[in-house]
Amino acid sequence: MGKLVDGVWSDQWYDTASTGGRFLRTTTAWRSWITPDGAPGPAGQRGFPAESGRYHLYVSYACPWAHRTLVFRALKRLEPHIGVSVVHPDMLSEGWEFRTDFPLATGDRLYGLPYLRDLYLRADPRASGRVTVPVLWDKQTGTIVSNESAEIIRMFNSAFDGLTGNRDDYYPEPLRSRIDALNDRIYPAFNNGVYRAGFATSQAAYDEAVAEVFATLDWLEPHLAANRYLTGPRMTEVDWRLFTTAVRFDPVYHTHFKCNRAWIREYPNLWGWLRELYQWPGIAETVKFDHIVRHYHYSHDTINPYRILPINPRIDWLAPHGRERI
Ligand SMILES: N[C@@H](CCC(=O)N[C@@H](CS)C(=O)NCC(=O)O)C(=O)O
Repeated sequence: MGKLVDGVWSDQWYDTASTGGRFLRTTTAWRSWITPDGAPGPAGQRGFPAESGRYHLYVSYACPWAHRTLVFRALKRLEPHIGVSVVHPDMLSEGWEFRTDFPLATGDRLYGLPYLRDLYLRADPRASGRVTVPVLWDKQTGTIVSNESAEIIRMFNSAFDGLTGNRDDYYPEPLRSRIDALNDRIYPAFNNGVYRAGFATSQAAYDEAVAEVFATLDWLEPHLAANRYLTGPRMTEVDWRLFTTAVRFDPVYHTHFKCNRAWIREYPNLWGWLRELYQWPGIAETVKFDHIVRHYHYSHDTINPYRILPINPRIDWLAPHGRERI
């Protein structure tokens, strides 16, 4: 794994030495927006118009952030309008690669490039920073619209409604402040918390992160006993943002990232909520456990240097969830 420095690839792992063993996620560089008519984004960002067939999504099936964008592409029926390329699950010294020697790894469907970094360099030959998925690409101007999943799902939620006729709203006006508050709580402690636990290189950093992971689950369990979804009776964006981390928890984070005080399956309400989302129409097709298990165990030399894939628990994702009773 590495990053670009002024257009040149440099193979380096995350620096935790300067932060007492703590993993700090860097902020995302490409932040334009797709809007119905190309008007600027909500904070004045450069706007791109919603058009069928113009944009392409680069994802890894392993990555929880990229997974959010696949979920919203499915929920909002954007499949006929936005194509997808899937990287190989192994992220090694060259970063994400477009190798196709793994089931459902598609290669770069647009340009046949070997590495994801080459796409970043196509957008900016002097690009600097981490080369991450997801990437939302504009074929017309040959550039990256956004590589920030939290913002890509907001665009998908509404920008293409005029084209698809799908007006389902996962960020409805009356619930926005509640959704924002839940995201602000769940993202650092849980979505990023599992990474902070897994990538910690000091006991103190790990202890701090893993405590926040389980404090979040301990708070969510009674909350989901009283509420079918996180904000109440209506499923919203915050459910889906929690989902992509929760679905990886028992198969990977529990063991590989040492988040092993409990399994999600030991929390009856959370586990029922998770199965309901997994069973939601179109969603199971976005979850590829072979990519997930392979990526984490192959790509993190510092955690699993021999690249041994564990046997993994048997999980019945299709068991009835029983959430209708709430
Ligand atoms: N802020 C980004 C984070 C994306 C991200 O960190 N993706 C990981 C994969 S799970 C990645 O590509 N990492 C490569 C790297 O850090 O070099 C988002 O949510 O879209």
